[in-house]
Amino acid sequence: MDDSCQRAPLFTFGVIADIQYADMDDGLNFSQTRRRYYRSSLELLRKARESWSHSAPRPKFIIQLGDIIDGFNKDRGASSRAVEKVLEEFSLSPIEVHHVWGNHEFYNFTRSELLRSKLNSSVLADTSLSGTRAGGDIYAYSFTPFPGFTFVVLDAYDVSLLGVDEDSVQYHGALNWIKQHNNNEDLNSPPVSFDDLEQRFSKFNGGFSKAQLDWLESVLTSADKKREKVTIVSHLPVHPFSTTPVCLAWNFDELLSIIQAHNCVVCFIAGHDHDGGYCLDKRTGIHHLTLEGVIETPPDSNAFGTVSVYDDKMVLKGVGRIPDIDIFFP
Ligand SMILES: Nc1ncnc2c1ncn2[C@@H]1O[C@H](COP(=O)(O)OP(=O)(O)O)[C@@H](O)[C@H]1O
Repeated sequence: MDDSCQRAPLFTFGVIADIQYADMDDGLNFSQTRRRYYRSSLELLRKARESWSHSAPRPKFIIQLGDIIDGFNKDRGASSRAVEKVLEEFSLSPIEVHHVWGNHEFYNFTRSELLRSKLNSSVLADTSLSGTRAGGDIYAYSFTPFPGFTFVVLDAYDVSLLGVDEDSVQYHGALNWIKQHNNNEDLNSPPVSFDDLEQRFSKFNGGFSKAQLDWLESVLTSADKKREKVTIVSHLPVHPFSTTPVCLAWNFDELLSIIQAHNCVVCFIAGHDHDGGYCLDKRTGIHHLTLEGVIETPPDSNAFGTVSVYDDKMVLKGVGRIPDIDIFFP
């Protein structure tokens, strides 16, 4: 019997992905197959924020899974204004927000600008029970909002062509990597290969550096020892069955082998693929959720969710395009 109606959750948290706000008329995605509701996305966030503010219990925090504003803001000189508008909406509720960075953050700002901005929520690691940061320019951190439950925010563009100087060592390292897989003149155009997974090597994706993977390994080793449950969040998905291959992180396989080796990991939550996706990794029992994007959600629907955490499971209650999912712990 489902007893979640009778049991109070230990705590709850909100999730929302790919708001991609811009003060402009609706448009279409690159392949002209999906409508993008640039202005309406802020209105859908307002409805999500109101729902979270009025819910009991109120979520302890919200995870914003990246692409908070659209790249079109850059050409219009509207990047800072657009971020301010979205953050103002979030700030009308007292719930703290953990911001993940996606490709559209880097279309609007450089990495160093982002590190100095309000979109850098790694300061919240310090106020958590035992938060840690990956360090350097890597935007990855962990926080423990409740004893026994750790959350890890990953930086899926730690190795990428986006947000870094084209003269930098980082840029050339990423260029070398992508060019081993993508011969197209326009690196935003995914490579055509008999192996569908190769499509991930496009400029709008990125990867995790060795330093970040080593840091993640140490966080998970410590969580294993403390018998904690770990939820990892990232803009890019890492399980091929949870998304279309064109949206995967460049080294999704390395990330997967790390999390598969640690009993503490229960769930991986991503955005980027606006159609969403879900799979249960049967070998490990880890749930991989890719959340439907707000930007491609019609104004009369929505795309956000609230996750209730119990000692043996988490329950995602989705609104609009996001389905309900029971996340039983492995
Ligand atoms: N198949 C493609 N070929 C060439 N450029 C592409 C392709 N798909 C996307 N792009 C470009 O890559 C960038 C990111 O694509 P976009 O659809 O905005 O990403 P997202 O899904 O994160 O919103 C845009 O500049 C877009 O024009």
